[in-house]
Amino acid sequence: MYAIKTYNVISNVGLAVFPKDQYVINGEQEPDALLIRSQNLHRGVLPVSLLAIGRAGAGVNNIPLDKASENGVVVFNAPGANANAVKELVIAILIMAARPILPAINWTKSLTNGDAADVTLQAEAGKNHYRGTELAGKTLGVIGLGAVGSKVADMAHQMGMNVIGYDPYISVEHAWQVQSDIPRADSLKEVLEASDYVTIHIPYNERNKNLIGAEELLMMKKGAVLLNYSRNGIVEETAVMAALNVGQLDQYWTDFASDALIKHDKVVVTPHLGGTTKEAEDNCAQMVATTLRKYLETGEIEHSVNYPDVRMPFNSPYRLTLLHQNVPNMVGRVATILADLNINIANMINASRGDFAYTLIDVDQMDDELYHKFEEKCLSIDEMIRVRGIRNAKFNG
Ligand SMILES: NC(=O)C1=CN([C@@H]2O[C@H](COP(=O)(O)OP(=O)(O)OC[C@H]3O[C@@H](n4cnc5c(N)ncnc54)[C@H](O)[C@@H]3O)[C@@H](O)[C@H]2O)C=CC1
Ligand SMILES: O=C(O)CCC(=O)C(=O)O
Repeated sequence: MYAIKTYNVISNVGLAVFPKDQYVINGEQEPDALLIRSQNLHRGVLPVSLLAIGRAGAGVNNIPLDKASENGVVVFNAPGANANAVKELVIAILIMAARPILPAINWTKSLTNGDAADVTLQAEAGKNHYRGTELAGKTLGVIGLGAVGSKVADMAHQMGMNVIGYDPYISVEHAWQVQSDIPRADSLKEVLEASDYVTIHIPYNERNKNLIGAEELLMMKKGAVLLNYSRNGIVEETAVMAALNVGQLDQYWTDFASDALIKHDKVVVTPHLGGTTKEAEDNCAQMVATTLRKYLETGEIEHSVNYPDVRMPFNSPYRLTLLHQNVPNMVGRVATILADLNINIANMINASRGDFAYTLIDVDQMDDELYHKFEEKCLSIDEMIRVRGIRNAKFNG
């Protein structure tokens, strides 16, 4: 039985991916895998038993990736699975930033002391206080043109906005998803200077920490609007509040609450709602549960953020999986161990990603004693991190 431990609310559609006769969810056993959303794993220790972490979402800044890689824990996310939900919320926020919909609704609800006709009159008389502007013809700068940013850019473009994108690290796949008539800025400065509205869709990491600070806010048009539906650490909070106080920035909309932000008049905070739709929660949980299950049962890696993606059809009765440092001659050393044990290799694949690498070896014969000898010899190699043997369920019985 495999053991899965969950944190946060994980959709049942995702949990249903794990057959009850093979998986225990939140039982007593030490976990083989964690299935999480925003749970902060930096604070605890990773259990020794842990083989994998599945993040039912896009951002992985809540996971200690270096520690996971060094311990041979493969981390998966669900790329793009909640992008439509974030796009729809961001478009709604853009509209609410241009039109004072929330204060107008609250004011209308406050109309009292009159009969029906009086309320109608008051509403008509007061509506000019809630005059807005239109998005069409205004310029939207989109920082990050990945799964979310490319969708936001396209939708805003369809709504008549002049969209300018900025993403110096864009993948080929996402580059194809952005309409060719959406211009790309060559620098952050260019996109900030050009835009009436700026929306950020990039991961939080060391490089992007405080990407938007006092200097960048000064590059923006006076009275511009900033949206942060990515992560709070990307925008320097004190700098943003200072820019709002002097009118350099007109509004700041963010999905990430903090004590200071929620008290500021010109900041509107939603409670991390970007991916909180039924569809997105189902998509994310299903995608990551499927990749977790595949990894546990076949060793194949898909959508990992710390180890290379590796696929190999599992057509032998037994598979050996090896997570190791990316150093020369690992495959040679493992092949020698197998040869010394008189085990024939039926199929093999090796791939690397940065400092780490992964090798899958299919063999036709294996028993517990032989496997233990193999494992012991492999783990005596300094750069070997984790060795696992998987029986092919198709050959059972
Ligand atoms: N509010 C919410 O509930 C949600 C928030 N997010 C956040 O949004 C982020 C983006 O999500 P996705 O679009 O799905 O990820 P993604 O990985 O598909 O796209 C991120 C894009 O940002 C680009 N990028 C990275 N650093 C950059 C920089 N300094 N300047 C410009 N571009 C840069 C990358 O090249 C990539 O194309 C996530 O990492 C997560 O933090 C994602 C989903 C839900
Ligand atoms: O609702 C969630 O699980 C968080 C979504 C999110 O921030 C992400 O996918 O990066």
